Amino acid sequence: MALMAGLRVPARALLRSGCWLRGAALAGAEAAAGLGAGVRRFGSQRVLVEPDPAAGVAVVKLKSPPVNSLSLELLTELVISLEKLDNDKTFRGIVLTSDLCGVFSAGLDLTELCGRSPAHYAEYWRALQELWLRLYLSGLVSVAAVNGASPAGGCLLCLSCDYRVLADSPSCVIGPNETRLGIVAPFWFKDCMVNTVGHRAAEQALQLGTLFPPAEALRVGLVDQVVPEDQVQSTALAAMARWLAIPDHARQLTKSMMRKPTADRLAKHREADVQSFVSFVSRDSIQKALQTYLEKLKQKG
Ligand SMILES: CCCCC/C=C\CCCC/C=C/C(=O)SCCNC(=O)CCNC(=O)[C@H](O)C(C)(C)COP(=O)(O)OP(=O)(O)OC[C@H]1O[C@@H](n2cnc3c(N)ncnc32)[C@H](O)[C@@H]1OP(=O)(O)O
Repeated sequence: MALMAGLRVPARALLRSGCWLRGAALAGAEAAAGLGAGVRRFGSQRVLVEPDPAAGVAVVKLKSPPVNSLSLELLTELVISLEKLDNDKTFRGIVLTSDLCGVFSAGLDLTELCGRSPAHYAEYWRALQELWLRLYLSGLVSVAAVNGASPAGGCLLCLSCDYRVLADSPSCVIGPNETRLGIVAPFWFKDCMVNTVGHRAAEQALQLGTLFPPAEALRVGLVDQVVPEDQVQSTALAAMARWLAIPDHARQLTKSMMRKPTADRLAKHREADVQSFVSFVSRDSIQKALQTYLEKLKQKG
């Protein structure tokens, strides 16, 4: 651990901030990359939005160190950014990626699921539902540029996009590892898996809590392309161009036809789903399992 301004900052987070420094250096080259003069980045503390109005595309970067775990704050900020982009006619597509090195998203923030009140669990779960419904049904083309590990809730974020490009690195594992923590993916995560990889592959991956390395993720269809790490974003933007070649109204109606029945299963039973989560996560046995897992993670660090 390093001490900075009285805050305990993990050394790994400082290392990862090397990515941000690189990002800052790259900012000067934004014009060349398509961010012209007068085009401003926006967003919030944990979500950076890099707009390219000429292309109608915004790159949305998660930047909640050390591992982009989905805290209540990150969920809320992401929903707000997506809502803003969805409602702005300038934009037709988003690329969702991570501003951190080596991690796309560590999934649900386990500190939100441990030792909190039932009211907190309910608020947290509603925020997760909100994010999933918004991203899954967004009229924007969504391409996930998965430049790091993406377990469980991180995988759900990727599956909610229209297209996935994964970095070809052994650390870039992706998949539904919930059962390994002793917890269960919600039915809407299961539905997303089934819709993407088919029933048999989803059943195996969900039961075994499989984290797929890149080549395997491509083989089962969990991701659409695997490319060298430094080509993830450019490949995502090239894929975006192909999707944007299709007229929005036709693509959006088709997307809705494909996805609405799945989303409606949750939309019609949101409160029951919240109560089911709260009662599950409040069990002593689940609290113990989550605490043990978190402690192991911390010891590993
Ligand atoms: C029947 C009714 C059903 C209702 C539903 C019931 C249950 C709901 C379950 C819902 C589904 C759950 C989905 C989830 O997303 S659960 C979270 C799963 N995520 C993981 O297992 C990932 C754990 N993390 C890792 O594997 C690694 O951290 C990594 C992402 C591969 C990155 O590795 P590395 O770069 O080596 O970083 P560290 O492991 O050293 O971690 C750095 C610090 O970050 C803390 N950390 C990591 N992950 C999380 C997390 N998910 N939440 C909170 N904190 C996390 C880690 O402890 C380190 O902290 P430290 O610096 O203080 O030591």
